[in-house]
Amino acid sequence: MPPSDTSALINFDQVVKRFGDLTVLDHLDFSVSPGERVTLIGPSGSGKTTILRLLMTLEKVTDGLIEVDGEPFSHMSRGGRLVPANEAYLRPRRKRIGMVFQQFNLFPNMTVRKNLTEAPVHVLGLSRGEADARAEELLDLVGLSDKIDAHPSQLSGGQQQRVAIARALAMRPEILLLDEVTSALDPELVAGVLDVLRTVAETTDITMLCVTHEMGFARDVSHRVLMFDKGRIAEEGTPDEIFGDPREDRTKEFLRSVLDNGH
Ligand SMILES: Nc1ncnc2c1ncn2[C@@H]1O[C@H](COP(=O)(O)OP(=O)(O)OP(=O)(O)O)[C@@H](O)[C@H]1O
Repeated sequence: MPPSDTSALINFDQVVKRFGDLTVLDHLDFSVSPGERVTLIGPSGSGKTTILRLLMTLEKVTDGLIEVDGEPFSHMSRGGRLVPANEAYLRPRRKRIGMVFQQFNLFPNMTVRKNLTEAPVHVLGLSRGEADARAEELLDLVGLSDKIDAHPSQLSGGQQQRVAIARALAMRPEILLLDEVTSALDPELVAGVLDVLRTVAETTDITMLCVTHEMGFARDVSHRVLMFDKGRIAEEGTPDEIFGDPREDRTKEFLRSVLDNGH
């Protein structure tokens, strides 16, 4: 096994994920540096969402190892051996990672304020005052200060997604995972959400791993783009390299298909 990259915040080392007979990730190696913003692109079914779900511990690796900050994440050490991580091991480590999903998943019966403050109070142990101040600051960042007492049903999809971004940031994660966060939105609401994410990228040093079909956005915010195909990285490079001068036919074909769909 090659030595892991000790400066990496996230390291995938020969990660395999299978669902039954289907191999979704096939001995995948990649790492992400602290503060780096990486976009994952590739055809449907190539394993991009599975990578994010593994980091959210919504799935377990079949084989290989995921490390976060030089420490096993998918596994833990037991009697000098690495064994699959259990819930007690994962609970404190999971807090370092926030995720925004395609569906906004806000708590429908809570106000925006409550959506943003419940987990910081109950999981991080912040006082109500601290959590409120943080919520107000984040709503300002996403341009929704006037909606603090609204319920999700009173907001547009784009506004709900901006609250979902603020809610993820309220937990002060070091890593933010974004899974096609604009795919469920009406076209006229997409730009507002992407603008908020551009601001987050510009004003924080949060590490971002982003699955998106919004190639303009990927080009603007990413430091590096990974093109996936069949559970492996087919090509990687800077946005200029991948979008401006892709080497692999698979990448060219994929980018053509996405552009044909208007992204
Ligand atoms: N829980 C599961 N059980 C069985 N198969 C699954 C499960 N989750 C994902 N898969 C399969 O794994 C493959 C990879 O899925 P994944 O969602 O990671 O792909 P993706 O690259 O994100 O695709 P998309 O762009 O369509 O979201 C797909 O074939 C999917 O059907």
